[in-house]
Amino acid sequence: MSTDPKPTPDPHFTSDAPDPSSSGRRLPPLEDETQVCYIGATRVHRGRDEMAQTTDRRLLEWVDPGDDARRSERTMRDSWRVLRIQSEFVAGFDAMSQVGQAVTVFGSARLDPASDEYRLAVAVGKALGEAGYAVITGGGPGAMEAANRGAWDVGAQSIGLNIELPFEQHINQWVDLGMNFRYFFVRKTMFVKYAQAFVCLPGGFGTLDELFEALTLVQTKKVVRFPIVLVGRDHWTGLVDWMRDVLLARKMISPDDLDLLHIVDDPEEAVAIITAAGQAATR
Ligand SMILES: C/C(=C\CNc1ncnc2c1ncn2[C@@H]1O[C@H](COP(=O)(O)O)[C@@H](O)[C@H]1O)CO
Repeated sequence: MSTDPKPTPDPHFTSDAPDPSSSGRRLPPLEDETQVCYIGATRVHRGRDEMAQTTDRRLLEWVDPGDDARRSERTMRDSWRVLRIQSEFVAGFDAMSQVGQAVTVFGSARLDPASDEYRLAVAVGKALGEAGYAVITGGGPGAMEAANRGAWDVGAQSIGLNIELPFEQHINQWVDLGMNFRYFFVRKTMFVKYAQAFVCLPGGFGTLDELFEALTLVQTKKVVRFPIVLVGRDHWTGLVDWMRDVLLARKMISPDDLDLLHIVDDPEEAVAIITAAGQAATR
């Protein structure tokens, strides 16, 4: 490690790529993949101290209202950011424009490939692919990889919309159309815009975030005829019970809102719900 004092960042540098003035030296050869990350579509070699930075984090960074210099620097950077955000939307719309009927599948990034849940996710990808749907996922490991793999196995289009994270992140090998996004909200737009339904496999915070965003969009009629299918009763029943016992009981949701969710165990049942909603929409 260099012991040189850290140079002052160049205030005119407006890119989200690493500030060149902050290193001034070449990093040593790659020791392992944790020194690599993606900034949007670009693969970069970063020092470990830089790895925690992501584009989303820089966008959302709080700046002390008393720090006039940093506030004005941020204003300038944010103005440029808008162009980068715009370009990410353009690239996403271009890449996805040829996608036909598709379903977005969410689920845990942490599934063990030897687990029953991973096998269930493969079966969901296969069943959707056999029914003629392209499968869109977050492009990462676990349930995403498994659903892409199922789609790939049956020759269906397999799409992975990956996100820049503060550690090395690969698009899984079962993706035939892949993109790497800097901004979560741009990527989320693609998940909804190009799908006719969502399937949520067992998952944690990321999956819950995606589920609740979808629910809010359907509840507020921002998207219509958009089934949301929760696969895995064991995993989801407790959550839906809580919605009924707490949210509905306290009148924070209406009875119809619970009908927006379908809980199943069987991938074929999930596909039947999605296909039926598609047929109703074309009548
Ligand atoms: C934590 C691990 C990998 C993280 N990699 C991810 N790659 C792509 N998308 C991801 C990743 N992690 C979360 N997501 C998104 O959230 C959902 C899963 O989150 P959960 O908290 O695991 O339920 C998923 O649908 C993605 O869209 C392991 O090495």
